[in-house]
This record gives sequence, structure tokens and C-alpha cells, in this order.
Amino acid sequence: MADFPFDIVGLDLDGTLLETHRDLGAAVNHALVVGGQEPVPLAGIEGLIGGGAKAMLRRVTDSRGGLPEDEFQVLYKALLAYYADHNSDHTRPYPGVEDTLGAITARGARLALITNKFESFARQILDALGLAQRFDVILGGDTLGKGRSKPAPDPLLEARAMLGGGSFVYVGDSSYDVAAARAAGVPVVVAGYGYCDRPPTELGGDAVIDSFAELVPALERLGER
Ligand SMILES: O=C(O)COP(=O)(O)O
Ligand SMILES: [Mg+2]
Repeated sequence: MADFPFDIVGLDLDGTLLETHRDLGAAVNHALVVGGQEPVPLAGIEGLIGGGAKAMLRRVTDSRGGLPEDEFQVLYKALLAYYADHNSDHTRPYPGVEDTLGAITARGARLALITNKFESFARQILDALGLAQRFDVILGGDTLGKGRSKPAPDPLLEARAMLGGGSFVYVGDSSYDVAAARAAGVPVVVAGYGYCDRPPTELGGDAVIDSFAELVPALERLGER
């Protein structure tokens, strides 16, 4: 077995491993309709993803003048209730995900899934897609508690510690991911095909991939630095 340059590969979920915007968009729009508001066009959904469902909804309501907190909470609860039942309707892995995850673990590295989604939703979706078993650790935005989700470095550092330490690289698609990796002091690969909130080359990662299938060669190049 050839040497792999990293002991642990940390992976973001939405926009990195999975195309989730249709189900997230449906959940946000369900909540907006419950609140008597206009839905967001599907094309506008992608740029809202990355900070978790609450941040997503907040960005929409704030852009429309904001809502009193109690009203916001009603919408947020409606979003969560809808998403609990519809988080895997149209959610799919990007091309190359299953083979690439298999190739990484075959070479002896371990996989940590680190998302800003609730851990329960991440597990539910990964189970539905038959991917949950691939990961040695799954951490959601709520796993470590308030203030300890990306862009904080905590989930990356915690995942590395849970796996006994070692060289760690992170892969994600948004500024939350790059900031978390920088704060954790680990290299980061940008999934340029994902829900990047800035042009991928401007996110400040160490490399950009245009397809998940490019990940292994990108990690090999990073490892040579
Ligand atoms: O649900 C979100 O907005 C973010 O999820 P991610 O951290 O997996 O990209
Ligand atoms: Mg993401």
C-alpha cells in the first residue's frame, strides 16, 4: 500500500460531498411560506449554504428587513421539522465521492466528517445514501455546543484528537471551512464545484479542486510541499 500524505482527511458535507441545495432550499422555502413570506428562487439558495440552517434562514430574513426573534423562531422550527422529513429527497453525492473515499481509506487514512449541519441530520442523510460507515468520526454544528462550530477550529481539532492525532487536512467549499482550517493550523483544499460564498480561488485555500475525483492527486501534491 502506497504511503498517503495525511493520516486524517476531514471533510465538509454540503457542497463538498453532497449536493444538498434542493432539499435545503425546499426547507427554507417551506419556512418562509409558513411565515407568509415569498420563497427564494432555487438559484439563490446555493450562496446561503455553509453556516448551518439557522444562518441560512437568518440571511434571508435579514435581507428582507429582519424579523422579531419569536417570529424567526417559528420559521426556524418549521424549517427543521420539514428538513427532518425531507433531507434526502434530492440530496446526492457528487460524482467520484464513493470511489475517492474508498481510495483514501484503502491507503490507510481515516475520514472525519465535519459539518455545520446538525449531527442528527448529517447521520440521517449519510445513512440514507449508504455513506455513514465510511467515516470514523461525524461531528455536526451542534455536537460541541454553541460557538464551537466552523469557522471556529474546534471541530477540526476535536476530530483529530478523537482519532489519536496525526497529520490532518481539511476539505470544504466555503469561507467557514477555510477559516476553521486556518484557525486550526491545518491545510485546506477548496471544493470549487460546491457552494462557495466567494470565487473558489479567492477563498484562500491551499488548493482548489473542480471535482471530488481530483482530491487524491491534490492531496498528494499538498503532501509534497
Ligand atoms: O448546512 C449548512 O449550511 C452547512 O453544512 P456544511 O458545513 O456541511 O457545508
Ligand atoms: Mg459546505
